[in-house]
Amino acid sequence: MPPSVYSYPESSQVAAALGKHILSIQESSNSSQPFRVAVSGGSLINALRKALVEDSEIASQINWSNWAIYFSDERLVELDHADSNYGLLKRDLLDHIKGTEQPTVYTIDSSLLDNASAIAEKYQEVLHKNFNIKNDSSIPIFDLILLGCGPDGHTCSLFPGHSLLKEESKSVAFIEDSPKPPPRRITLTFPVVNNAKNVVFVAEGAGKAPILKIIFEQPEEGLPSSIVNTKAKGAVSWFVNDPAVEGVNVQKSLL
Ligand SMILES: O=C(O)[C@H](O)[C@@H](O)[C@H](O)[C@H](O)COP(=O)(O)O
Repeated sequence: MPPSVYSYPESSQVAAALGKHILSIQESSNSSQPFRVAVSGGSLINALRKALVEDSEIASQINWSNWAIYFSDERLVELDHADSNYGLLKRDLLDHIKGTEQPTVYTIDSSLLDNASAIAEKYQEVLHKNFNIKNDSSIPIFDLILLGCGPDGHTCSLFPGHSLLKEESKSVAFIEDSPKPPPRRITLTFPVVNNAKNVVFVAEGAGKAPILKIIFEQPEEGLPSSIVNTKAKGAVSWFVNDPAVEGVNVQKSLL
């Protein structure tokens, strides 16, 4: 299935559509088990706050206590460090949720910060336990993976040309030479991202247009975001503002 692209003039409209889309995925998921979501860092978190917390109609229908939130990628720093994706999620989203309901959030084990490999292994262990995966050849199936897209076409901490793009067996991998600082991170791998029921990208601003042009028009370049567009088994949707797809040959969908 080709990706759906939802594009709007204003950022507020992007957030409104994003909220509706996420709500419909929550509603159609099996409510007898946790709603399993992975989030990235970057501007995505602000968009999520606007979509899921500040929009009161959507906010009243988000069943936070059933949400299990994992990280699509996380930087190997203390959880209260300015670079932590968990820290960003907490400051810019979790702390704004009204009422007492909170999601369960699975952070990295920061007692292992010196050992990137051990952190990734531990995160994978938690993931596999929670997804009831008994043998390591099975791959977790997220209900929803929420992603950003970097100016080089990276997504998660899967960077163009990096050997991690070829990872086929692990669900979680570590990287110590990320071209985007900080260099030490963990990331979900393509087998997991491409196995999700739904993948949603959020990309806004004219600065994204040149890379979105390559992602959508030259998938043969093999940029990480193109790999998701072409290989994901589930539904892939992009929520963008018009400047981000200015001059990009994409079929726009309406929501
Ligand atoms: O840990 C990270 O560095 C982020 O998760 C990163 O992968 C981000 O999602 C993209 O760089 C897009 O970021 P923007 O949406 O802020 O451009």
